[in-house]
Amino acid sequence: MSQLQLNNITVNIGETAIVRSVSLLLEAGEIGCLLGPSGCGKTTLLRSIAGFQPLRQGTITIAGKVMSAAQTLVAPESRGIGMVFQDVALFPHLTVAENIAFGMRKATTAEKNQRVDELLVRIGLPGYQARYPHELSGGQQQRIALARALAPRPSLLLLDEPFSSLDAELREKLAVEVRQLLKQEGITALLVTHDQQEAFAMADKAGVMYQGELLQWETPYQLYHQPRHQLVADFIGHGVLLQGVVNTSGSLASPLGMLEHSALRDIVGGTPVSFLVRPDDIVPDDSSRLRGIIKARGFRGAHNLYSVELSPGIEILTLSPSHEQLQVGMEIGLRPEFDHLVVFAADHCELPGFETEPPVVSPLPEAQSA
Ligand SMILES: Nc1ncnc2c1ncn2[C@@H]1O[C@H](COP(=O)(O)OP(=O)(O)OP(=O)(O)O)[C@@H](O)[C@H]1O
Repeated sequence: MSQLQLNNITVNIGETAIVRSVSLLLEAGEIGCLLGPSGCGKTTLLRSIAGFQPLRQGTITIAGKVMSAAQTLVAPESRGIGMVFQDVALFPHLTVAENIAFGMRKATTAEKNQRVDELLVRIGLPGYQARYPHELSGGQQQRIALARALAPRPSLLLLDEPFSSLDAELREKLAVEVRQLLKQEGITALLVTHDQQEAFAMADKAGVMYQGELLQWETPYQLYHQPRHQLVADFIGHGVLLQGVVNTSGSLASPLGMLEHSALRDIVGGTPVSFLVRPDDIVPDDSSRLRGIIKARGFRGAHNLYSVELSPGIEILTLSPSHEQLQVGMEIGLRPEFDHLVVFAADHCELPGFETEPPVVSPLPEAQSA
């Protein structure tokens, strides 16, 4: 049974539809992440699941019970939901143990003590029962806030940018820890974040929202490798979209050369398309006839990310181990090495059938004159 199901929900604030026809599903124990640009409606969606926003249309079902519908709004405190928000609001005058046990209203003292002890071990802070919030670091406070939300064993946990006030290193570490904790506890959770690395580290399912719509809801791997909408391709990971035109024989004339792929034969000749080129699809190779000028270099730890201009206005990205120092301004050779091809039509939606097979790329004479 699914633990959270949104069925075609629309949420209005005033006359404006802030969330539009969103459907998504989380199975029991799954972790979902919502990504998307600022103002796209992520928090509003979370607030409607929590019961703070009524629906204009659709239904929200949690653990098999309809919690929100056009004429139904179960109160937030009756939904069995735990919540963790960006600004940790631990009660300053309560100890760590009292903070964690706060929501366990019906439990006995012995049950509370046992649950507090168990959660403190799980979050790596055993022995912290008697401390006060001001004696804790930001990361420790965030862990306690999480333990407090988990203590009553909610049927769903909602997290809104819970780590955004922490530095990047701690954020990544916590994301991995929190995933382990949620899995141990068997909790179904939905997280809103700006940070793709965090989403990828935590999520079983992830989605990108844009202007109130959920464009895709699949695994992080599918969002990255099989984006079904041009905006998802743009938003997730690094990459560029190159333009090309499919010719009558089903090949794609592009700035990289001529791309051949069996699925291109289904497209009418003359159709303009765009296709996704990730940095890992392009390998520096001095023997290649495809040439470009390095315009920028970014340090990414093990790799450098280079922006390379093929011809005026057309740049692609490539990676190279960071000990190989290629200089800005250098001309280098590039070899396309696609694992699969993601092509979008003019309506920005993916054309099907490109995911499984790599295209064959042969150079175009005009692509060499960069
Ligand atoms: N109470 C409100 N009254 C009017 N408009 C609102 C209200 N709350 C949110 N909005 C609008 O709804 C849209 C979505 O806001 P929301 O906070 O859901 O976005 P978000 O994706 O969570 O953004 P962020 O990532 O910046 O937190 C925004 O355009 C915002 O201005």
